[in-house]
Amino acid sequence: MTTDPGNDAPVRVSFRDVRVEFPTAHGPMRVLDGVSLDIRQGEFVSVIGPSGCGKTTLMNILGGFVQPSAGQVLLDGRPVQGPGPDRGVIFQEYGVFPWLTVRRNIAFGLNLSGNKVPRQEQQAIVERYMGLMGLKDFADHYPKHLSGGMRQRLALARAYAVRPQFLLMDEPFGALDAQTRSAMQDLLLEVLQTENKTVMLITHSVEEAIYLSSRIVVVTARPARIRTVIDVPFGYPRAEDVHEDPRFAQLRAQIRELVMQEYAAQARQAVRLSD
Ligand SMILES: Nc1ncnc2c1ncn2[C@@H]1O[C@H](COP(=O)(O)OP(=O)(O)OP(=O)(O)O)[C@@H](O)[C@H]1O
Repeated sequence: MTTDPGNDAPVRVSFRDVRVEFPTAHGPMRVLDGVSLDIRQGEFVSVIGPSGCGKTTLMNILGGFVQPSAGQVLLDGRPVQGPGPDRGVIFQEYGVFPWLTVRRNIAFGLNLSGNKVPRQEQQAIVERYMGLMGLKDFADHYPKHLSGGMRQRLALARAYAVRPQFLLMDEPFGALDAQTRSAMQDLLLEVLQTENKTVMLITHSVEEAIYLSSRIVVVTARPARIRTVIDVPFGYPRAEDVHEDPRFAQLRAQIRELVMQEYAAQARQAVRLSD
Protein backbone atom coordinates (compact mmCIF):
# COMPACT_ATOMS: atom_id res chain seq x y z
CA MET A 1 0.00 0.00 0.00
CA THR A 2 1.26 3.48 -0.74
CA THR A 3 1.22 5.45 2.46
CA ASP A 4 3.54 8.10 3.72
CA PRO A 5 6.61 5.87 3.64
CA GLY A 6 8.44 7.94 6.25
CA ASN A 7 12.18 8.09 6.31
CA ASP A 8 12.66 4.37 6.95
CA ALA A 9 11.60 3.21 3.51
CA PRO A 10 14.56 2.44 1.25
CA VAL A 11 15.58 4.97 -1.38
CA ARG A 12 14.67 3.46 -4.76
CA VAL A 13 15.46 6.38 -7.07
CA SER A 14 18.24 8.87 -6.70
CA PHE A 15 18.78 11.80 -9.05
CA ARG A 16 22.28 13.10 -8.33
CA ASP A 17 23.22 16.52 -9.61
CA VAL A 18 21.66 15.75 -12.98
CA ARG A 19 22.17 18.02 -15.93
CA VAL A 20 20.76 17.52 -19.42
CA GLU A 21 21.67 19.52 -22.50
CA PHE A 22 20.24 18.99 -25.96
CA PRO A 23 22.09 20.13 -29.08
CA THR A 24 20.37 22.88 -31.05
CA ALA A 25 21.32 24.98 -34.08
CA HIS A 26 22.36 27.74 -31.63
CA GLY A 27 24.46 25.49 -29.41
CA PRO A 28 23.55 23.28 -26.46
CA MET A 29 20.26 24.00 -24.70
CA ARG A 30 20.29 23.23 -20.99
CA VAL A 31 17.03 21.62 -19.94
CA LEU A 32 17.87 20.25 -16.48
CA ASP A 33 20.44 21.62 -14.10
CA GLY A 34 21.70 20.39 -10.75
CA VAL A 35 18.68 18.21 -10.03
CA SER A 36 19.13 16.07 -6.92
CA LEU A 37 16.23 14.14 -5.50
CA ASP A 38 15.71 10.87 -3.63
CA ILE A 39 12.46 8.94 -4.00
CA ARG A 40 11.71 6.27 -1.41
CA GLN A 41 9.81 3.02 -1.80
CA GLY A 42 6.06 3.68 -1.90
CA GLU A 43 6.31 7.43 -2.40
CA PHE A 44 4.09 9.27 -4.82
CA VAL A 45 6.06 12.22 -6.13
CA SER A 46 4.50 14.77 -8.45
CA VAL A 47 6.51 17.22 -10.50
CA ILE A 48 4.96 20.53 -11.41
CA GLY A 49 6.40 23.52 -13.27
CA PRO A 50 5.98 25.69 -16.35
CA SER A 51 5.33 24.17 -19.74
CA GLY A 52 8.51 23.25 -21.61
CA CYS A 53 10.80 23.58 -18.58
CA GLY A 54 12.15 20.02 -18.64
CA LYS A 55 9.72 17.85 -16.64
CA THR A 56 9.30 15.16 -19.30
CA THR A 57 13.07 15.05 -19.70
CA LEU A 58 13.37 14.37 -15.98
CA MET A 59 10.99 11.46 -16.31
CA ASN A 60 12.68 10.23 -19.47
CA ILE A 61 16.00 9.90 -17.66
CA LEU A 62 14.41 7.67 -15.04
CA GLY A 63 12.62 5.78 -17.83
CA GLY A 64 16.01 5.17 -19.45
CA PHE A 65 15.11 7.01 -22.68
CA VAL A 66 17.49 9.95 -22.16
CA GLN A 67 21.03 9.92 -20.74
CA PRO A 68 22.11 12.77 -18.46
CA SER A 69 24.87 15.04 -19.79
CA ALA A 70 26.26 15.17 -16.24
CA GLY A 71 25.34 13.57 -12.93
CA GLN A 72 23.61 10.25 -12.44
CA VAL A 73 20.25 8.64 -11.89
CA LEU A 74 20.39 5.55 -9.73
CA LEU A 75 17.71 2.90 -9.48
CA ASP A 76 18.25 0.80 -6.37
CA GLY A 77 21.80 2.12 -6.30
CA ARG A 78 22.64 1.27 -9.91
CA PRO A 79 22.82 3.76 -12.79
CA VAL A 80 19.81 3.56 -15.11
CA GLN A 81 21.05 1.92 -18.32
CA GLY A 82 17.86 1.89 -20.37
CA PRO A 83 14.15 1.12 -20.21
CA GLY A 84 12.93 -1.98 -18.34
CA PRO A 85 9.71 -3.76 -17.34
CA ASP A 86 10.19 -2.60 -13.73
CA ARG A 87 9.16 0.89 -14.91
CA GLY A 88 5.72 1.32 -16.44
CA VAL A 89 5.65 4.53 -18.46
CA ILE A 90 2.54 6.42 -19.47
CA PHE A 91 3.24 9.17 -21.95
CA GLN A 92 1.29 12.33 -22.70
CA GLU A 93 0.45 10.96 -26.12
CA TYR A 94 -1.46 7.74 -26.21
CA GLY A 95 0.91 4.83 -25.67
CA VAL A 96 -1.10 2.20 -27.51
CA PHE A 97 -0.29 0.03 -30.50
CA PRO A 98 -2.68 0.86 -33.36
CA TRP A 99 -2.27 -2.61 -34.92
CA LEU A 100 -3.48 -4.48 -31.83
CA THR A 101 -6.99 -4.76 -30.45
CA VAL A 102 -7.87 -3.46 -26.98
CA ARG A 103 -7.49 -6.94 -25.52
CA ARG A 104 -4.12 -7.54 -27.18
CA ASN A 105 -2.83 -4.10 -26.25
CA ILE A 106 -3.46 -4.84 -22.57
CA ALA A 107 -1.95 -8.31 -22.85
CA PHE A 108 1.12 -7.06 -24.71
CA GLY A 109 3.35 -6.46 -21.69
CA LEU A 110 2.30 -9.77 -20.17
CA ASN A 111 3.90 -11.65 -23.07
CA LEU A 112 7.30 -10.01 -22.98
CA SER A 113 10.19 -12.27 -22.10
CA GLY A 114 11.36 -11.70 -18.55
CA ASN A 115 7.84 -10.71 -17.63
CA LYS A 116 5.76 -13.54 -19.06
CA VAL A 117 2.51 -14.35 -17.28
CA PRO A 118 0.72 -17.74 -17.78
CA ARG A 119 -2.11 -17.55 -20.31
CA GLN A 120 -4.96 -18.09 -17.86
CA GLU A 121 -3.68 -15.42 -15.52
CA GLN A 122 -3.24 -13.11 -18.52
CA GLN A 123 -6.89 -13.49 -19.41
CA ALA A 124 -7.96 -12.66 -15.87
CA ILE A 125 -5.74 -9.55 -15.78
CA VAL A 126 -6.96 -8.36 -19.17
CA GLU A 127 -10.61 -8.84 -18.16
CA ARG A 128 -10.03 -7.02 -14.86
CA TYR A 129 -8.50 -3.94 -16.47
CA MET A 130 -10.98 -3.83 -19.34
CA GLY A 131 -13.69 -3.80 -16.67
CA LEU A 132 -12.02 -1.13 -14.51
CA MET A 133 -11.41 1.13 -17.51
CA GLY A 134 -14.84 0.68 -19.06
CA LEU A 135 -13.42 -1.00 -22.17
CA LYS A 136 -15.14 -4.40 -22.01
CA ASP A 137 -17.50 -3.66 -24.88
CA PHE A 138 -14.55 -2.71 -27.04
CA ALA A 139 -12.33 -5.74 -26.37
CA ASP A 140 -11.88 -6.59 -30.04
CA HIS A 141 -11.82 -3.03 -31.36
CA TYR A 142 -8.68 -1.35 -32.66
CA PRO A 143 -7.52 1.96 -31.14
CA LYS A 144 -8.59 3.96 -34.21
CA HIS A 145 -12.18 3.10 -33.33
CA LEU A 146 -11.87 4.45 -29.79
CA SER A 147 -12.33 8.01 -28.60
CA GLY A 148 -9.27 9.92 -27.37
CA GLY A 149 -10.27 9.41 -23.75
CA MET A 150 -10.75 5.69 -24.30
CA ARG A 151 -7.34 5.38 -25.91
CA GLN A 152 -5.81 7.05 -22.87
CA ARG A 153 -7.67 4.65 -20.58
CA LEU A 154 -6.30 1.81 -22.69
CA ALA A 155 -2.77 3.19 -22.22
CA LEU A 156 -3.37 3.25 -18.44
CA ALA A 157 -4.70 -0.31 -18.51
CA ARG A 158 -1.63 -1.49 -20.41
CA ALA A 159 0.73 0.10 -17.92
CA TYR A 160 -1.16 -1.10 -14.80
CA ALA A 161 -1.60 -4.66 -16.14
CA VAL A 162 2.12 -5.49 -15.99
CA ARG A 163 2.23 -4.37 -12.35
CA PRO A 164 5.51 -2.50 -12.61
CA GLN A 165 7.28 -1.51 -9.39
CA PHE A 166 7.50 2.06 -10.67
CA LEU A 167 4.88 4.06 -12.48
CA LEU A 168 6.21 7.01 -14.47
CA MET A 169 3.29 9.10 -15.64
CA ASP A 170 3.49 12.16 -17.86
CA GLU A 171 0.20 14.10 -17.80
CA PRO A 172 -1.68 10.78 -17.95
CA PHE A 173 -5.10 12.31 -17.36
CA GLY A 174 -4.61 15.58 -19.25
CA ALA A 175 -6.66 14.56 -22.28
CA LEU A 176 -9.63 13.29 -20.26
CA ASP A 177 -12.85 15.11 -19.47
CA ALA A 178 -13.20 16.28 -15.85
CA GLN A 179 -15.39 13.42 -14.74
CA THR A 180 -13.25 10.67 -16.27
CA ARG A 181 -10.15 12.39 -14.96
CA SER A 182 -11.48 12.28 -11.43
CA ALA A 183 -12.52 8.61 -11.84
CA MET A 184 -9.05 7.76 -13.16
CA GLN A 185 -7.39 9.54 -10.22
CA ASP A 186 -9.47 7.47 -7.80
CA LEU A 187 -8.74 4.30 -9.70
CA LEU A 188 -5.02 5.04 -9.52
CA LEU A 189 -5.29 5.51 -5.75
CA GLU A 190 -7.16 2.20 -5.59
CA VAL A 191 -4.48 0.39 -7.61
CA LEU A 192 -1.84 1.83 -5.28
CA GLN A 193 -3.76 0.60 -2.25
CA THR A 194 -3.30 -2.99 -3.32
CA GLU A 195 0.09 -2.80 -5.04
CA ASN A 196 3.05 -1.16 -3.41
CA LYS A 197 4.37 1.06 -6.15
CA THR A 198 6.60 4.07 -6.32
CA VAL A 199 5.15 6.76 -8.53
CA MET A 200 6.46 9.81 -10.37
CA LEU A 201 3.72 11.92 -11.92
CA ILE A 202 4.10 14.97 -14.09
CA THR A 203 1.08 17.19 -14.05
CA HIS A 204 -0.03 20.74 -14.74
CA SER A 205 -2.89 20.39 -12.28
CA VAL A 206 -2.07 21.62 -8.78
CA GLU A 207 -5.26 19.96 -7.44
CA GLU A 208 -4.30 16.64 -8.98
CA ALA A 209 -0.80 16.84 -7.51
CA ILE A 210 -2.15 17.55 -4.01
CA TYR A 211 -4.91 14.96 -4.21
CA LEU A 212 -2.59 12.13 -5.28
CA SER A 213 0.91 12.79 -3.99
CA SER A 214 2.90 12.35 -0.84
CA ARG A 215 5.42 14.97 -2.06
CA ILE A 216 5.29 17.67 -4.69
CA VAL A 217 8.41 18.89 -6.45
CA VAL A 218 8.06 22.38 -7.91
CA VAL A 219 10.62 22.99 -10.63
CA THR A 220 11.84 26.27 -12.10
CA ALA A 221 11.56 27.66 -15.61
CA ARG A 222 14.06 26.06 -18.02
CA PRO A 223 16.57 24.82 -17.20
CA ALA A 224 14.51 22.99 -14.62
CA ARG A 225 16.03 23.05 -11.15
CA ILE A 226 14.24 22.03 -8.00
CA ARG A 227 12.62 25.15 -6.62
CA THR A 228 11.07 23.48 -3.59
CA VAL A 229 9.78 20.15 -2.35
CA ILE A 230 6.51 20.16 -0.45
CA ASP A 231 5.25 17.38 1.83
CA VAL A 232 1.53 16.75 1.39
CA PRO A 233 0.01 16.47 4.87
CA PHE A 234 -2.64 13.88 3.95
CA GLY A 235 -2.18 10.13 4.46
CA TYR A 236 -3.56 7.19 2.48
CA PRO A 237 -6.09 5.81 1.79
CA ARG A 238 -7.12 9.20 0.50
CA ALA A 239 -10.67 10.17 -0.31
CA GLU A 240 -12.37 12.99 -2.18
CA ASP A 241 -13.10 14.88 1.04
CA VAL A 242 -9.47 16.04 1.35
CA HIS A 243 -10.50 18.63 -1.26
CA GLU A 244 -12.57 20.28 1.51
CA ASP A 245 -9.73 20.31 4.05
CA PRO A 246 -8.56 23.92 4.66
CA ARG A 247 -4.96 22.74 4.26
CA PHE A 248 -5.81 21.69 0.70
CA ALA A 249 -6.76 25.26 -0.22
CA GLN A 250 -3.68 26.68 1.52
CA LEU A 251 -1.39 24.28 -0.29
CA ARG A 252 -3.10 25.00 -3.61
CA ALA A 253 -2.59 28.74 -3.17
CA GLN A 254 1.05 28.26 -2.16
CA ILE A 255 1.89 26.00 -5.10
CA ARG A 256 -0.05 28.09 -7.62
CA GLU A 257 1.93 31.14 -6.53
CA LEU A 258 5.25 29.29 -6.99
CA VAL A 259 4.26 28.01 -10.43
CA MET A 260 3.04 31.46 -11.50
CA GLN A 261 6.39 32.94 -10.43
CA GLU A 262 8.15 30.40 -12.64
CA TYR A 263 5.86 31.17 -15.59
CA ALA A 264 6.75 34.85 -15.09
CA ALA A 265 10.47 33.96 -15.04
CA GLN A 266 9.96 31.99 -18.26
CA ALA A 267 8.23 34.95 -19.89
CA ARG A 268 11.12 37.26 -18.85
CA GLN A 269 13.60 34.78 -20.39
CA ALA A 270 11.62 34.77 -23.63
CA VAL A 271 11.69 38.60 -23.76
CA ARG A 272 15.46 38.62 -23.16
CA LEU A 273 15.97 36.10 -25.97
CA SER A 274 13.93 38.17 -28.41
CA ASP A 275 15.86 41.39 -27.58
N1 LIG B 1 15.29 14.75 -27.42
C1 LIG B 1 15.27 16.08 -27.46
N2 LIG B 1 16.09 16.76 -28.30
C2 LIG B 1 16.10 18.10 -28.34
N3 LIG B 1 15.32 18.89 -27.55
C3 LIG B 1 14.49 18.28 -26.70
C4 LIG B 1 14.42 16.85 -26.61
N4 LIG B 1 13.49 16.54 -25.65
C5 LIG B 1 13.02 17.71 -25.19
N5 LIG B 1 13.61 18.75 -25.81
C6 LIG B 1 13.37 20.17 -25.53
O1 LIG B 1 13.65 20.36 -24.14
C7 LIG B 1 12.75 21.31 -23.58
C8 LIG B 1 12.05 20.69 -22.37
O2 LIG B 1 11.17 19.68 -22.84
P1 LIG B 1 10.29 18.78 -21.85
O3 LIG B 1 9.41 17.97 -22.73
O4 LIG B 1 11.18 18.07 -20.92
O5 LIG B 1 9.47 19.90 -21.07
P2 LIG B 1 8.13 19.75 -20.19
O6 LIG B 1 8.38 20.56 -18.98
O7 LIG B 1 7.80 18.32 -20.00
O8 LIG B 1 7.05 20.43 -21.13
P3 LIG B 1 5.41 20.31 -21.11
O9 LIG B 1 4.99 20.69 -19.73
O10 LIG B 1 5.00 21.32 -22.13
O11 LIG B 1 5.10 18.91 -21.48
C9 LIG B 1 11.79 21.70 -24.69
O12 LIG B 1 12.25 22.93 -25.23
C10 LIG B 1 11.93 20.59 -25.71
O13 LIG B 1 11.71 21.07 -27.01
